[in-house]
Amino acid sequence: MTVRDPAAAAGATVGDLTESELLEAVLTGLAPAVRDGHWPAGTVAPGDDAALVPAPRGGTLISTDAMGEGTDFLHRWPAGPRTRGYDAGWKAVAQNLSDVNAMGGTASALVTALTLPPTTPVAWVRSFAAGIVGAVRHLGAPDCRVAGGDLGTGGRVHAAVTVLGDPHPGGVLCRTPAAEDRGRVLAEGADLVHAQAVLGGPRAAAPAGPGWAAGGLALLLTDRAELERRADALPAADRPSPRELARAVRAQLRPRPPLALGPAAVAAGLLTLMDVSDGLGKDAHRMAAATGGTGPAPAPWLDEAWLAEAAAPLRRVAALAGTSPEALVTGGGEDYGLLGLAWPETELPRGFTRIGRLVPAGARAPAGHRPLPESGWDPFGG
Ligand SMILES: Nc1ncnc2c1ncn2[C@@H]1O[C@H](COP(=O)(O)OP(=O)(O)OP(=O)(O)O)[C@@H](O)[C@H]1O
Ligand SMILES: Cc1ncc(C[n+]2csc(CCOP(=O)(O)O)c2C)c(N)n1
Ligand SMILES: [Mg+2]
Repeated sequence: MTVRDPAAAAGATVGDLTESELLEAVLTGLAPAVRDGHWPAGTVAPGDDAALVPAPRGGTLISTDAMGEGTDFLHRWPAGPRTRGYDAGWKAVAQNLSDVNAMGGTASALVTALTLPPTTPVAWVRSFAAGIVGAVRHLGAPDCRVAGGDLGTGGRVHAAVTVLGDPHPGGVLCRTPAAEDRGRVLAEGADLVHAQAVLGGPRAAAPAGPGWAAGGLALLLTDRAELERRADALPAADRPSPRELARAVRAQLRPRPPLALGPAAVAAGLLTLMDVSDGLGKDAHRMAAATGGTGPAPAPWLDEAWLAEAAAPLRRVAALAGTSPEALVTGGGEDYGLLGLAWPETELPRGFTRIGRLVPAGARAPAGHRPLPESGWDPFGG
């Protein structure tokens, strides 16, 4: 079948279109973001060999993160739900906006390289473009221009997004404290702080804490019949409600990095910052190792009371997923919250919570805390 009018291509797949027709379908989907992208005189919008975006003096943040069918999402999950084009576009963008946020910056532009099997429905690609626009708008990245991308074909869907960002005028926050703070951190330790979704966001944005995306993943990867068997075997009080199930699945499919809080962390004087993509434990140990440098690494300890509070609402989701809520909180990835260090006397921005301590190597254990295990996601398994 040859479709020469992409607008009439209901039911068409990528293999039915020419590259320029597919590009037109993508650009039509992206039009709202391109239109809203503030392309002042002297800039170049998508459509040329490269886009030209404005940049402040003092550097440009740049990060890239790819998402592949089979390893990062499934079109149809064993539990039944689908990752629709919109979800994939949203998540590919969200995890990149999250990395700029984790430096304390503000995203200024992004490009998307899409690999599509010829059997991909054109409707899926349009929906993907809408998901990009949705994430940029609803996560709160109004200055992020969708500056272009690339289309190619291959065996599986693969989306590589590259994002540029402007640093906060107060500087960037790395995984290691600035030189002038590092000595005190290594001698005295510092508070471990965390921020999840911004409170008071859009209606649908119930804040999901650490572990919810991993809970959603565990459920999505379980066969529907098996989930039903497990639910039947659980006492009624231990069965997750439909609302809890939806919250976990949504946390996995549509993560909501708290984009206002990276810049707020710079303004408040936090010492370090990173986003939690692989798990609280794994990422906290990365920050500890970066802080320790070539010397002995300080150790992250978790406040027992905070852990109990974060784990409690996950109890029934964890029971159905066949794991413990504490394991989800400490080892679950893809929540895209922020993890950082702060002095005990620092007043944290609204949305950040003190969740533990980074303890100098060899120092006494803080009361009411437990060691944070180095648990989390490793795509290579090793
Ligand atoms: N292929 C590569 N070439 C050069 N540098 C890389 C490559 N892959 C990763 N890095 C760098 O290694 C560091 C860690 O990479 P990683 O993808 O784990 O980023 P992250 O921010 O920790 O994770 P996430 O993207 O999930 O937030 C980053 O600074 C990244 O730029
Ligand atoms: C089908 C399927 N299998 C496994 C996972 C879990 N997963 C994929 S990437 C990642 C961490 C962040 O990645 P990165 O560090 O590359 O940004 C996690 C926890 C998934 N989402 N879908
Ligand atoms: Mg990161």
